[in-house]
This record gives sequence, C-alpha cells and structure tokens, in this order.
Amino acid sequence: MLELLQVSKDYASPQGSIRVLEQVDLQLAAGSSLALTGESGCGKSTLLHLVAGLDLPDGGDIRLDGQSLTRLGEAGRAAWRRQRVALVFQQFNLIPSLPVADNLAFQARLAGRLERPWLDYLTRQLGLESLLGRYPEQLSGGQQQRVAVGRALAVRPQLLLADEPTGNLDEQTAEEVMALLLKLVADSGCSLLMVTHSLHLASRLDRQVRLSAGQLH
Ligand SMILES: Nc1ncnc2c1ncn2[C@@H]1O[C@H](COP(=O)(O)OP(=O)(O)OP(=O)(O)O)[C@@H](O)[C@H]1O
Repeated sequence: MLELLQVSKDYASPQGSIRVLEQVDLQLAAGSSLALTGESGCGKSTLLHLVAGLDLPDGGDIRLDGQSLTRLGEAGRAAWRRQRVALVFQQFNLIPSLPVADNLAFQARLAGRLERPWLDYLTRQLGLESLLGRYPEQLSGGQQQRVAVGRALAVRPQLLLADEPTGNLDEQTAEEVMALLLKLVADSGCSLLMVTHSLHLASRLDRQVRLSAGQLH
C-alpha cells in the first residue's frame, strides 16, 4: 500500500517560493490502479517524482508498505528507486547503445532481481521476441514503449509509476500499449500510479483523482 501523508512541495522561483503540492493525502491499495489528471503545470510529475524517490518533499511523508521514504538515507532511497518502484516515461528513455534484450534486462539486473522466466514471459506478451537484437533507434515509438514497459516490470516493482506513457503515440498504438501495460500490471500484481491528460485512459484505471491548486480532488 502506498500512502502520501500531508505531502507538500515548494519550488524556488524569482518571485520567491512556490508551493506546488499542499498537504496532499493519498492512499493506493496494493494491486490497484490510480490515474492522476490535472492541467499542465499543476504538479502531476512533481508528485510522481516524489513517490519515485527522485526528489524529497518539503513536508509530510511517503510510505510504501509502512516504510517511510523520507526517513531513508541516500543509500536507502537509491534501493527504493531500484527495487520498489519502476518508471515508464513519455519519452521512452531507452539506453541507445544497448540492444532490446539488454534494455529489457537492464534495471532488473541492476536491482539484482532478474528472473529469466518472468522476463521471457514479458518479452512474449509484449511481442518483442523478434526485436531482441535491434537497437532503440531501429524501433517505432510503440515498440520502444513496449520495451520500456517490459524493462520496468522485469524488476517486479511494488509500484509502477507511469508519466503520460502513451503521450507520444498515435491513438491506435496508444490503445495497444495501454492494453498491454494494464494486462501485465495485473499479471505482476503491482500497483499503478499513472499521470495522463486523457480522461479516456484515466477511466480505464480503478480510481481517478485530479490535482488542482496543489490539492487532490
Ligand atoms: N525543478 C523545478 N524548479 C522550479 N519549478 C519547478 C521545477 N519543476 C517543476 N516546477 C514547476 O512546478 C510546477 C509543476 O510542475 P510539474 O512538472 O509537476 O507539472 P505537471 O502537472 O506534470 O505538468 P505537465 O502536465 O505540463 O507535464 C510548474 O509550475 C513547474 O514550472
């Protein structure tokens, strides 16, 4: 279970400090999915980055199965980023110098969690078997995002964080990638927190919340 307890975040600006998140409370049960929507600049990516352990809140706490992220030191936060959460970005973010097979295994290897049968299952389900020797630049956007989904889920994270995962894809490819992502998230049993501008995509997740003026609705 993911819990955000009174989470606040400020950024410095020339006009002084700006509060982007204002004492946000949120709970996401293990194995369930939540869509985070809201206008551009409202703080959706900020919230996702905090949960990912990429940045620290200025107030409040973030907990995963009772463990507090804000009480961890740098090494503990690095382990959180490697093993407990995984990210899928709008821009795919594959490693250009590695073929698909190594991109798929990269994070699971780094986390010491590479399970070959699970990775093979993901590879088959994502339709990537014939592309394992190719490099990212030789793939379409939809193919690249399927690799990114496989790479993230190969870790067997407790929580998958997705930031506009289909934002760079045409409508039909977005549908295909989203269907695969939802099926494989269900297969892995992890929770999903997804940022999206699309109310249609948001409606496919268990719950929807909107971020506005620093608070969730
Ligand atoms: N590192 C930073 N320093 C200062 N301000 C920042 C920083 N990162 C984000 N911001 C500001 O915080 C606000 C929230 O940004 P964030 O990227 O979280 O919004 P978002 O809802 O994800 O937007 P979008 O939908 O356009 O991606 C914006 O006003 C942004 O300019």
